[in-house]
Amino acid sequence: MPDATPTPPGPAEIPDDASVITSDVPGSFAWRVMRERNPALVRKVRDAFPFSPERRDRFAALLDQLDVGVVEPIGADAHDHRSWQDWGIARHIGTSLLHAPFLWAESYFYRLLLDASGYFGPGPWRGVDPFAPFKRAELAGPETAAEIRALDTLTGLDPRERADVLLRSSLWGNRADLSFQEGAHGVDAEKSRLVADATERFWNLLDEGSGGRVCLVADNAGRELLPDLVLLDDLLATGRASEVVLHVKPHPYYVSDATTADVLDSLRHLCAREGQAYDVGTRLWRAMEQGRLRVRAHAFSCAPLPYQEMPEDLAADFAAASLTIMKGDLNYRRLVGDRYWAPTTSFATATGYFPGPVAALRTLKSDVVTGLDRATVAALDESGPAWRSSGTHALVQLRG
Ligand SMILES: O=P(O)(O)OC[C@H]1O[C@](O)(CO)[C@@H](O)[C@@H]1O
Repeated sequence: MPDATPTPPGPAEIPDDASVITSDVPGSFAWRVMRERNPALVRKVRDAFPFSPERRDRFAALLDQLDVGVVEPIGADAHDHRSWQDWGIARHIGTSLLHAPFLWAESYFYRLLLDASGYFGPGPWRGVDPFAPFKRAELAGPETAAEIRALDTLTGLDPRERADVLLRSSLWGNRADLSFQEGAHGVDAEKSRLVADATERFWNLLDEGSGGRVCLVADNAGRELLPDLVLLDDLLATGRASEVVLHVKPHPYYVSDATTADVLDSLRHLCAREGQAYDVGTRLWRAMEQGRLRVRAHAFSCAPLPYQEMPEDLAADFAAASLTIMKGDLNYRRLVGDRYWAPTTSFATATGYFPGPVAALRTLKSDVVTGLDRATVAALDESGPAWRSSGTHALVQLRG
């Protein structure tokens, strides 16, 4: 019998011509997400609620669709029919999900999953976040509690040291297993895992442009959003920003992506604690009331497209900011384009279209990366392909 286990492509097999990533290479990262991870997620959501027999039939139908893997139209009466037309569904209908761009296919999958759960429907499940049990468990978990307590240990640090810790907490919060607890020492300890580090230029840019608007395009709720909020509070408190805009998803997405409801849960969570957490929470609550912290949930935040194709109103929002901070892996893929870039491709070139200064804070969880120097890539490749997608490495990049 031939071995049925596909071999993931090694570094030498990853094409160098910046082709768009699709999921049709057996064993590749994208293939595993579409063929293994996503069906498992459907079952996990199905089993997390006492769904009715009719709903369970919808999940079974979704599992069948994923197995066959063909893109089907989104009904003409669906609230987002028009959006998906604009986002190019016509090009993919009737073809294999695996042949569509990975970025497009994953987003389409989440849309189908939400629909199967009843999130968009007229029935009783309308608006019920199918990922809420997982998000709640994380927010109430002991690691989150420990991180929040660790905030109180930062009061003795000088302002720049504190700012660095908050930046790193927001960065590693994307991996959701390292955060404030690393304290000032952690900043040094994890330097080796940073494959690109524009921290110095990040602070210089904000110091020079003091008092402007900073946009933060959020990624995950819970243990990532909490340090994001603390960072935004610090930007406001230090005058590095006079106004901050937090972009979240208009509906649940990619399991733990933050929505407005998650922002409110996090704020309430902070306000219900003591010490620094309470101070941060109440300051941000007031900042929201005063319009110095604004939350936006633009439809394009859940679009299956790169930011290069963003609509004008969103581009205008980013253009008005002294800095836009893109959090996480998915936003990185959308920022530079979900392609097999040579890792030495310039980050500035890949983001040249972006309408203003932009920073990426991201742990590496997929095949996409730009802006690395040759020596770094050679050293990383020595260790095998896992550095690209295992979340053990991170980057801070900036195009000023
Ligand atoms: O939460 P993040 O950092 O955006 O990571 C999400 C990542 O997870 C995946 O959906 C699956 O691993 C990637 O495709 C995606 O980039």
